[in-house]
Amino acid sequence: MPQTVRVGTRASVLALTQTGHVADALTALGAGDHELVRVRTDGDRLTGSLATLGGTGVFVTALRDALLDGRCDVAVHSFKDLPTTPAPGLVVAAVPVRQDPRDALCAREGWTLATLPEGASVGTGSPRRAAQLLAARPDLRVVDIRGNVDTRLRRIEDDLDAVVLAAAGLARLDRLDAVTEALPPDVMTPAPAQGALAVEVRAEDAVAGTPLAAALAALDHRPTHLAVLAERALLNRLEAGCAAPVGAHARLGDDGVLTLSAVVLRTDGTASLHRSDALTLDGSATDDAARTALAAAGLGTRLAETLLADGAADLADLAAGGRA
Ligand SMILES: NCc1[nH]cc(CCC(=O)O)c1CC(=O)O
Repeated sequence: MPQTVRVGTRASVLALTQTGHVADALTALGAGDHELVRVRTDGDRLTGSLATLGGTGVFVTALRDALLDGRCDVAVHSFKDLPTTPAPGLVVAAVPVRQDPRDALCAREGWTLATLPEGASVGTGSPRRAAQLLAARPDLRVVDIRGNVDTRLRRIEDDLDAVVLAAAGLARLDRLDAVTEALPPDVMTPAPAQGALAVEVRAEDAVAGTPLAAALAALDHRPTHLAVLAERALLNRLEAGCAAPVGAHARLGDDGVLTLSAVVLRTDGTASLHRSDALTLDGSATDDAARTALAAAGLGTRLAETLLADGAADLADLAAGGRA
């Protein structure tokens, strides 16, 4: 009889929803029964601006501690909230299929980025989104907001003309009705790993031979995992903090070509560097998971080095927000 798998989650509706999906999938894939264990994080308790919370790890540290203490066996994170520095003793054992990595404009009156009235107010707490909004529409008034998805959407009824949120979060909360435009990645490059989940376990629990390890391996979606590895290797090589105005979007095509596009912006949107690169993952590389993963990460590292050579660090405060 396999033991009940204890799956740790933050208490927010978004976290409960996405963790519930992953837990159900693990059970369906033969991991055994599961129970959800609620873990409170500093990110849920504190209400200051994200930039003042001190590092990228606010939503993550408490869940990782619960894994390491043995209070839970599996933790589900929004991958983009995970620090690029790995936690000793833990591994990301599965990256489920990513649905939509894009950012979504949610505006009054059905407005799109092109049709928002002159000087319209748009809420976002993300310097990456703010810079790209201003690059496309310098007339907009970007307003710093935070809070959960519902709180942010309510601002459209209260005092703002629009907000920008990740489409994936809206989809998981069944709030795609609020979207007036899914922003194309070449206009609004998503955050590295946006829309993807990271399923983290203690390293020994990812080793093949148990029902949980087998279920995690089956849940892992290779094309998503490789794309996210490339996006995050770029972020890591840039030594970027959580508030750095950096976007990255990778995709593995059916032809085995992994393409990565990235942008670094001046915070006010008046200057930006767009670069992209690609890599064919074929032959021996695709047969060997570890080699393929290294190749994908290498693509991200190389593109980051191109961006740095072309002046990314002069354009943006890459360390903004701090690293965990
Ligand atoms: N920044 C917070 C955050 N972290 C993960 C998501 C949901 C989308 C995802 O999984 O990338 C969100 C909300 C948002 O950015 O709109």
